[in-house]
Amino acid sequence: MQAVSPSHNLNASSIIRPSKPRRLNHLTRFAIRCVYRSDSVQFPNGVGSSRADWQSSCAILSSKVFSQDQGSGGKSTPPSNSDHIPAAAVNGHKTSLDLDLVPLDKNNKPQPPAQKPLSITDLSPAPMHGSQLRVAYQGVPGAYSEAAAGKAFPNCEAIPCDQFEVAFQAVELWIADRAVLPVENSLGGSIHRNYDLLLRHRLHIVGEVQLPVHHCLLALPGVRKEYLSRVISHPQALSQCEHTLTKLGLNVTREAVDDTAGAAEYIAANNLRDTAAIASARAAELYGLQILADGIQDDSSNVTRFVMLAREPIIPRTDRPFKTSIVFAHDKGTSVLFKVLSAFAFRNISLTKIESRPHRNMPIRLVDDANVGTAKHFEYMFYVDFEASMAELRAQNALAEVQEFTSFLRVLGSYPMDMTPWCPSRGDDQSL
Ligand SMILES: O=C(O)C(=O)C[C@]1(C(=O)O)C=C[C@@H](O)C=C1
Repeated sequence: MQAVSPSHNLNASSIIRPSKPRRLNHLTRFAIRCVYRSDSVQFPNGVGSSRADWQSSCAILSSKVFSQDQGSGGKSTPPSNSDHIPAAAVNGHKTSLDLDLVPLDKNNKPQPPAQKPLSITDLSPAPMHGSQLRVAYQGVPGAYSEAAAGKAFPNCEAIPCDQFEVAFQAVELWIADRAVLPVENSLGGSIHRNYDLLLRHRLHIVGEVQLPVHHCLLALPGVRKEYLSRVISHPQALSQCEHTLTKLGLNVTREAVDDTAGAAEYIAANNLRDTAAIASARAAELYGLQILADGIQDDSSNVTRFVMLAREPIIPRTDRPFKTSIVFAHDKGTSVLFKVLSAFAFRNISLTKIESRPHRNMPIRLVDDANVGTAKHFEYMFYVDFEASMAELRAQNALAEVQEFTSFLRVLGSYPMDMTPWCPSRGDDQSL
């Protein structure tokens, strides 16, 4: 992976040594906001093998989601005038409005990019605009997500974003070609925000990458552990090092910040001698910090799973192990979950992950029983990953059956599994 070029450095006064690309942020977000709508279509009996078949199948499975959109309540909300910012360079890229990447309607409002005509190059793994794939990630250079982007797409141009949601929007609005975002960690568990965003946005999972995460305790040169009164980092990193921090005997408060490398950057920028960051060795190098303790994650096999997101799905295949991710909801009582899972079990399809999130549009179901009163059941969105390709008949049949039990079903993606050999030591990824 290549660093973002110095011409992207919009913060020349920064005392941070490396070129510091400006992150995509919320202001930018307003300018690039858009909402998609897909029309209602029927579920097919099977999924064909051509790209067109597969794309239309994805659209079909996705079609019910809009009315259930967790974020917008199913309503399209065009950006108001106050949402617009003047055309500006964002992280070295002009905003979509300036570049006219998003077509404008007669009132000068951005049209959903779904209406933009696609060319064949848009659908291929190669970038449409030049040689380097632009990959959005959350954080600043030195973040684990940046390393994951480089692992997923070697030689890419990694584009830092200040929020997960901004990374989604960067891809939707053609500022980036792909996004790489964490979804779960072996110690800290699921990154729920990204599950919610997967549902709210219309990107497709086109791959996964697992990154061993090796944390260091970083401070300004000359600072000793005894001087510390505070440790700052991403909440996931704090939770992944919880026990080790206690064992180190530090008398510190723990504070959450946006990302691990951002914590290191903050300490350097503000010359904080009482504060340490949990971040990567690469962050120490980038921001001129020393490593006070190395490998402070509570388990040496600490690993984070990231998903690769794109505007278009990839064609599922059967010549290598594939995984498929779906999300569904049901409105017919708790036994439905059992039936859904059976659809996979009967076909010998292994589930690798199940996650539930509150059903924001319908959080509670009331069940009245004259004898005992009213029970209040929580309603959920269920996310399931299973080990099969959508090109396999058994997976297509399983989903056809699942659809019978569910009120909503969407395929988030069918993509190659990360089969790289497992190596928990830090030697696995020299960039950390
Ligand atoms: O803060 C970072 O460096 C990130 O890339 C984010 C993140 C996360 O969200 O889980 C990624 C990997 C690690 O698990 C810790 C933090």
